[in-house]
Amino acid sequence: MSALQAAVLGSGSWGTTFAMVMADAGCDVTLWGRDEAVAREVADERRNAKYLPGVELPAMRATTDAAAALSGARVVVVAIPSQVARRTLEGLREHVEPDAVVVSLMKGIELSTDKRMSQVIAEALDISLDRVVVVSGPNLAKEIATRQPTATVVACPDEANARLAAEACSNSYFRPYTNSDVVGVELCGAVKNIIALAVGMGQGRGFGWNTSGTVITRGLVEITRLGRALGAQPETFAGLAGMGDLVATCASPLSRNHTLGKYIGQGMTLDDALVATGTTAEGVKSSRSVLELAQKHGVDMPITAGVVAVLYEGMSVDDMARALLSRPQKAESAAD
Ligand SMILES: NC(=O)C1=CN([C@@H]2O[C@H](COP(=O)(O)OP(=O)(O)OC[C@H]3O[C@@H](n4cnc5c(N)ncnc54)[C@H](O)[C@@H]3O)[C@@H](O)[C@H]2O)C=CC1
Ligand SMILES: O=C(CO)COP(=O)(O)O
Repeated sequence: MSALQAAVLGSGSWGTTFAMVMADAGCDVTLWGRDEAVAREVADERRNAKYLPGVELPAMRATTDAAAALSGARVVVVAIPSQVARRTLEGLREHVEPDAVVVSLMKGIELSTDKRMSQVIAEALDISLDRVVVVSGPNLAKEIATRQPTATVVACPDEANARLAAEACSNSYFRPYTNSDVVGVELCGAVKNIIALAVGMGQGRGFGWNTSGTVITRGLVEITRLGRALGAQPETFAGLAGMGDLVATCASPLSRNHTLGKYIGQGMTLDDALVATGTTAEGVKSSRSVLELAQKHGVDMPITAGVVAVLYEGMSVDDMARALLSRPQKAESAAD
């Protein structure tokens, strides 16, 4: 049987790593990116020094020619920053095969529409949501690129398409679990970045593990509350895409969101922190769209509101902590 043909759109850290995961799973992979030098280096030298320094990649094609990358691809993986997904995909729509399954690796919510990435993909490519699969879990690219073991969630309303995507990425170090709760899985991925910003802010300010444990736990409640209001399944939040990814992102210095939050907690301006962090930290922009989404649905998200206030309204981390702790007393509930 011939290998499953796959195209990965986005040659940054996660796109390149996921191309490696699929190549190691036996797929015939082409990586597409806008940077000619990166494409040449991946194809000719099996390296992507800018995003994955020191990593030796398996054999794969790499190109800046989208038509060539997408021609014949049964699985199309999207790994670009959330805020540019719509316009990038609209430009590539004519090249996507009519039977392709499209996989989102993106963990963000679109500003201005407050839509999840599966919704953005379906609209931009004019395809049904049944053909859009979401992959999300504790998946720090730089660990996976050295083939360290991890698992993930592969969610789609169509079970066969979820299974196809899971088979395309299943290998000896990467274990996918299928799920049909796309809303829950996507919200977990987007909101955990905001919670990681908050944890980083506290750590940068000099607060210890009690503060981090509190923010992570109450952060999970906040994600769950939004998810329930939007129709997600409560079990998803205790799973790999929820608790699993919160732990990885909030604890690891490899997380860009956590790192950026730490810089802010140490007193850097947002502009300086963005430059110091370098690559994509989705929570910075998605904090505003998530807060807006929560307000539209009447959901209280105090940590997210605090992150927005610190990033965009000049609130100090000390004042954010004071505001969170001075809220009215209530009984603890893991879901509310
Ligand atoms: N890096 C990680 O560990 C993980 C990242 N993700 C998610 O994957 C998505 C992509 O993130 P990364 O690969 O980490 O970001 P990155 O910053 O490493 O790479 C982003 C890539 O997108 C490209 N890009 C930017 N604007 C573009 C445009 N207009 N058209 C085409 N390409 C464009 C950049 O050139 C770069 O190659 C994000 O939503 C992120 O939250 C999810 C799980 C793990
Ligand atoms: O989503 C991630 C790990 O699962 C990556 O987190 P960062 O985008 O914060 O680096």
